[in-house]
Amino acid sequence: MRSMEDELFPSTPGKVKIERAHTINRQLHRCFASTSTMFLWALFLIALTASYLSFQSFVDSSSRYLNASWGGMQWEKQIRESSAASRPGGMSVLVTGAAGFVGTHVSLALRRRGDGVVGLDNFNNYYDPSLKKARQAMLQSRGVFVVEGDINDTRLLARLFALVPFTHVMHLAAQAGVRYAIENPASYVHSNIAGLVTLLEVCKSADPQPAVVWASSSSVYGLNEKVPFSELDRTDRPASLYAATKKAGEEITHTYNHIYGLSTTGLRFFTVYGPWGRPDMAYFSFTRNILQGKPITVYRGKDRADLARDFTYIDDIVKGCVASLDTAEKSTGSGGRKRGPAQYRIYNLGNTSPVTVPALVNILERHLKVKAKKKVVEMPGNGDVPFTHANISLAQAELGYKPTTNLEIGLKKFVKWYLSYYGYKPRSGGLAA
Ligand SMILES: O=C(O)[C@H]1O[C@H](OP(=O)(O)OP(=O)(O)OC[C@H]2O[C@@H](n3ccc(=O)[nH]c3=O)[C@H](O)[C@@H]2O)[C@H](O)[C@@H](O)[C@H]1O
Repeated sequence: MRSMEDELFPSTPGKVKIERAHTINRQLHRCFASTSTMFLWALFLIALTASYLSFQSFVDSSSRYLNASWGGMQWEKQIRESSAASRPGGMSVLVTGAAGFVGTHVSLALRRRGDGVVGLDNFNNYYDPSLKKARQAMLQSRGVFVVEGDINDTRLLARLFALVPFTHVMHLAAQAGVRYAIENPASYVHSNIAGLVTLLEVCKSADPQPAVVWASSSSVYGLNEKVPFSELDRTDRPASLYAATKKAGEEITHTYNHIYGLSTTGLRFFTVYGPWGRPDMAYFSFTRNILQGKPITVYRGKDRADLARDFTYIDDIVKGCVASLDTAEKSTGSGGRKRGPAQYRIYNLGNTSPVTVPALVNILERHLKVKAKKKVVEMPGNGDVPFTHANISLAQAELGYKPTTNLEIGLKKFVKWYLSYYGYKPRSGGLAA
């Protein structure tokens, strides 16, 4: 049977045989000796681990630096060149979401008239990133450099502002799409809330502070039934998480305007369409399916009522964006401190003439010369609203905004672009890929 002493001084490991009481001091001595050896070993191991970890972090940071999609002398040179205006008094604009649909068109328009433009885009795969890359290539060929990065990356944003004293930020990066919010709610919070705050934090600390113009959405009107939708109508009953994040954006920008003197303008876009558009939107996916002979699903509202949208052509939206930049007053803060009240604006940018979804399909069928296989179903309760209709008198009065392209003409231009971009050739009796 093992005694208590045996328990306290086990024979293994180290084979330290207990020699009872008279040897206890020797044992203790040996014990301390082995403890100090262990201590030395422990120290050695800690030092080894520490040097391994610091070597790893050195390797990590160097490879991050080497593999990073941003950074380096060539990268900085491209940014400086791209941000330089070529007309006297031209703006220097950071366009977020520049490889997106609206971002591409706005960047081109600014560059065309001689403003400096630097784009930023994370090229996520919400829809086919090759379309975003094609837009980027087009921008590059016209002198607009698009940085690959995320608006949540504070270091990147700070670096961009350290390189360029941007006069304006055109913030168009966002998680778009009304119904996708059911599938991936976190992506809306990531881009439309967290990303917005990260960007505004950098803007408010910049010296000089830029004026910010950004994309809100017609969806903020949610369950509003008063038509046409005016900026003074209620926007506290969103029907989708997308709408809720855009509404939150309006409140968040107000906070930065109030505390830090950031000049901000929110633009409520109404279902924007056109060449180089978004493949997730109805007019685009309907076109794809019609051409491929696949069925399209047309949603219908309560009591079999057709859904309707105030579809707005991209060129009209671009004019509204550019006019907003041109009329934006300077921010009043500096280095994070407000010096006085700053401009805060919200505008509807719509077309003021809603068209039903079946009418949209008819126009596409005519332009494509192909009949659609329609499946009409009850609108699923996933965030859609039955109709949108913009009152644009405020934008008209203050921005000179006046849409000029109706859906018939706008879709004709879209279809022309679509057929050429995806390589369809006219053939007798139809089209061929
Ligand atoms: O103004 C906005 O702020 C938003 O506009 C856009 O949203 P929406 O107006 O919902 O456009 P879009 O999806 O093209 O559906 C159009 C119509 O087709 C119907 N629809 C849609 C899909 C389908 O398969 N069938 C169908 O009937 C559908 O029920 C709807 O009635 C942007 O995507 C959004 O990012 C945001 O910017």
